[in-house]
Amino acid sequence: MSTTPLAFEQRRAGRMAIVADYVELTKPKIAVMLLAAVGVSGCVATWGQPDLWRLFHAIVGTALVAASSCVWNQCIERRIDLLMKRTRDRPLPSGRIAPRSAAMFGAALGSSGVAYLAATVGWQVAAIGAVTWLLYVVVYTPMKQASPWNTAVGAVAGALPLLMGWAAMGAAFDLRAAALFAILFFWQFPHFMAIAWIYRKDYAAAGMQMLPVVDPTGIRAGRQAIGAALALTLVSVVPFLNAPLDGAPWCIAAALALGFGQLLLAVRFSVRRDDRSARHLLWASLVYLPAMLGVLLAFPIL
Ligand code: HEM
Ligand SMILES: CC(C)=CCC/C(C)=C/CC/C(C)=C/COP(=O)(O)OP(=O)(O)O
Repeated sequence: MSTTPLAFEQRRAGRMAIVADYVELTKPKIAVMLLAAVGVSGCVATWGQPDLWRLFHAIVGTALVAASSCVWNQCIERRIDLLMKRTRDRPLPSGRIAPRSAAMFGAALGSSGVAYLAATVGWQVAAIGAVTWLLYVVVYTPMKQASPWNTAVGAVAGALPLLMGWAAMGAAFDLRAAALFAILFFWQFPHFMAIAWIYRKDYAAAGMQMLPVVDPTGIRAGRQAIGAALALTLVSVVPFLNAPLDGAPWCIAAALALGFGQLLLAVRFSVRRDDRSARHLLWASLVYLPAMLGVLLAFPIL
């Protein structure tokens, strides 16, 4: 039986669409930013001179474990995601991928990721990866239905991969490692309070206990965004203190400027509590993180 060019093209397009759906399950946009942060963490740990092979292995392994956690998060939430406009067209709620296939895909990614990390950069890094996976999938994901404290738990899961980059370099955990963790931990509150406000109706419809759902005035979300942006600004200078490097004053100035930008937009959101100011805060958070990572990366070179 011969295949017409049209039938061939249709099959190819179908295969591409399936691949795109599996990629979507791994939340690739969040992963890119997270892996950039893991890479920068490895550079900061070694004062800008990482063992590039070890860093490569740490990034690949973290990518696999993080992707697995996102696939399982969506497996667990497939019915809830159907209730929200933002998520109802995802591959699982829309029925384009079967839950069983996704679960198997996630299990394969996760087990190969943990094994890869253990084989290449050591069991400690693999263990942090496994703990982060459990925190995100087993604690955070169900907790979204139970308490607005879920965001704090999600923020620990979001920041822990930095310690994977650090540990992969064989560096001891010190004040600078704690500061990097704290930067990513606090960053997530303005980032997510803005998102939770924008999608508050979606979250309420799905029974998610986000702060703007339990307090629809947005006062508590605004306060949390301000408090975290303030803490973020303070901890962001710590990596540059007590370092015998010429660039320290420039980096401190840049970190403070970026932090004050976040703080200003968090205050504006807290005062106005409207979608426009929330969108500006979300946008600013997505500019802040790569910019701050750039400052951390530039520090040993300046
Ligand atoms: C408590 C922790 C976090 C929560 C609840 C959260 C939630 C979300 C949500 C719901 C979106 C989609 C917004 C939209 O569709 O308009 C988003 C976007 C984004 N997040 Fe987060 N996030 C968290 C932590 C992180 C972390 C740790 C990173 C990476 C370091 C990150 C990076 C991003 C990026 C790059 C986007 C924009 C890409 C997109 O539109 O999908 N987030 N976040
Ligand atoms: C190594 C490893 C396991 C890393 C995991 C890192 C990771 C993906 C952290 C997630 C951060 C986070 C809470 C995202 C929002 O999820 P959400 O479920 O609230 O987002 P959604 O509503 O869009 O699904």
